[in-house]
Amino acid sequence: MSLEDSKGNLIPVISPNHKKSSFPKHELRVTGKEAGRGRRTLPRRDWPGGVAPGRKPRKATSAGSETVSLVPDMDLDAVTKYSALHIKPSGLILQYGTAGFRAKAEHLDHVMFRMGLLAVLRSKQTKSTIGVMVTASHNPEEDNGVKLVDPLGEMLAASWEEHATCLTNAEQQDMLRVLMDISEKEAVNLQQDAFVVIGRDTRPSSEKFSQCVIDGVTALGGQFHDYGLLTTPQLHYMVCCQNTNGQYGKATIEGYYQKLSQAFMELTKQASCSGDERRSLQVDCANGIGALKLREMEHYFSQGLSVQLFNDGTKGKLNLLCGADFVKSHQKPPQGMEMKRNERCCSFDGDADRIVYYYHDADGHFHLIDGDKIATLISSFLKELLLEIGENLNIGVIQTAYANGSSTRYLEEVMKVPVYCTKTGVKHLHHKAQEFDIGVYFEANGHGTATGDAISDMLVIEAILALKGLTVQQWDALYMDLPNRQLKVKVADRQVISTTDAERRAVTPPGLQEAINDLVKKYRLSRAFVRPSGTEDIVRVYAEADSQESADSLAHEVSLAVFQMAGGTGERPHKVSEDK
Ligand SMILES: CC(=O)N[C@H]1[C@@H](OP(=O)(O)O)O[C@H](CO)[C@@H](O)[C@@H]1O
Ligand SMILES: [Mg+2]
Repeated sequence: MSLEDSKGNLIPVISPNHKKSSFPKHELRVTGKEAGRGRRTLPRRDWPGGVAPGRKPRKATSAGSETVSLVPDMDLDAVTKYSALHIKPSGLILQYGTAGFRAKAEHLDHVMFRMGLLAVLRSKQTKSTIGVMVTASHNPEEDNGVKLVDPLGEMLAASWEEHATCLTNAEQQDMLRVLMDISEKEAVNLQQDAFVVIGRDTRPSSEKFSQCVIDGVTALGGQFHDYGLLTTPQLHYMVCCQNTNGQYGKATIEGYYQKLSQAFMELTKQASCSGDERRSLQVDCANGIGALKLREMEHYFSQGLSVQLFNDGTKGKLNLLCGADFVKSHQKPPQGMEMKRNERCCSFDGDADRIVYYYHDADGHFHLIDGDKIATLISSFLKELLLEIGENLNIGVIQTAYANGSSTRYLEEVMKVPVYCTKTGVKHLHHKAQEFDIGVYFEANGHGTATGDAISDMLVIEAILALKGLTVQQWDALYMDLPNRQLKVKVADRQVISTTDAERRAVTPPGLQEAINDLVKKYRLSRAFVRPSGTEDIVRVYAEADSQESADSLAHEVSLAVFQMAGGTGERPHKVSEDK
């Protein structure tokens, strides 16, 4: 369905009760096969009481009872009717965590619907466009998830994360009450228009789930635009563009490609003056959305960079034995990629908001260049630029506890850049980064920069390497990573572990931190910490030390301590084996 009028002007989708819009004129150009549906409603005969969803119940004109909703301008009948199509399995409890909701797809129908409802309330409250992204990032294909995007393309505000959790967990009969409570608590003006933009990844369940979100938006009378298939950062981009009257860029996929490619071409033009050849890069797309989008985009920047795509979704399964998460956690190349020695390669994750680089050296050894080294490359480059132009802006690098100790030392001691540590999760890094004139933030696993966009990160890295004339080996040689190991431990209730000091020390259960301290003392250059995952039902263990063997055995010993002291379930943690 095209959303262009006959003159090629773009028109926002309007729900049946649309009167006047207080939104800026949106630049919605939907082209190509991927353009999503404009809007979907129940067939007219199914509308509650014959009233279009979102329309206020009419007062009866002749004899008969009046239909009056309990909350002015909230059409409870429509919400009830729609929610009956998206029943919550009783007793199911989910939490809006670091990455929104994530679970097996079969549990998520009602969650998607309710996030559509919540997005409308948030949109009314902020008088802005709100985004809803259907994705479970690097999780297995059978999972799915959803997250809301706030007006400037940022993660949802913390107080609304709580609302999301309450609304999702409300039993079917309580859902309306919880919805009204949120609306009252947040002083939402229900007469305000609402506009929601929706994107989804390539999972088999994602298309159906976008429909559930649309049902939620429609039930509360919101307007929406479904962008169809998008990377997560692209949806963040669209939201930001929509709310800044196009100042940030055009809220179209074309606008996104142009904005990023033009900046890249501009930068690399200067590099080619110094005689560099056209650069090339092998990209593992995790069999996900990144492949579709990079393929569409490559001709925009192909004069400066040629990309060869692997794991493009034509054969393999999403995130299976490939993608940024696999490469980072297994510290080995993805399957399905033909790596030539000394050639730059990178991997995206399933929704393309994460990137890691790597290469095989002349001896065939695998070298991983993770988010820490990406942050180092970008921040050193920016620092040099500032020196060159004599600008005195303050620059800071934000990391999490997972940052390799060598990277922190290098940044602080060699680059003299201040480094800060926050809790895991991009939103925490992002907030801290906002305290600086220039904040560079990356998680070790490759989430980072301003939007956490694998494509824009890839282009900025390629531009810097070209401008500085650096090979991947020279970049890698900035510092040597300390050997490290990450493990997972299953426990009955992971919340028995609480932490402090940006998750670097365990507060509960009692005695656990002391046990970790004793284990750490046995190794050189060592560090270890544990924390409950925000996205999986496990406890994560991290250890680093002067050799891989030491890091492995420290991680194993800490896992055993967690298992014993924090209620481990199933098998006791095994020693780390070669191919872990
Ligand atoms: C150690 C690790 O990689 N943790 C990941 C993971 O969070 P956990 O709370 O650790 O499950 O998923 C988050 C969302 O994608 C990401 O931001 C974070 O870096
Ligand atoms: Mg991701």
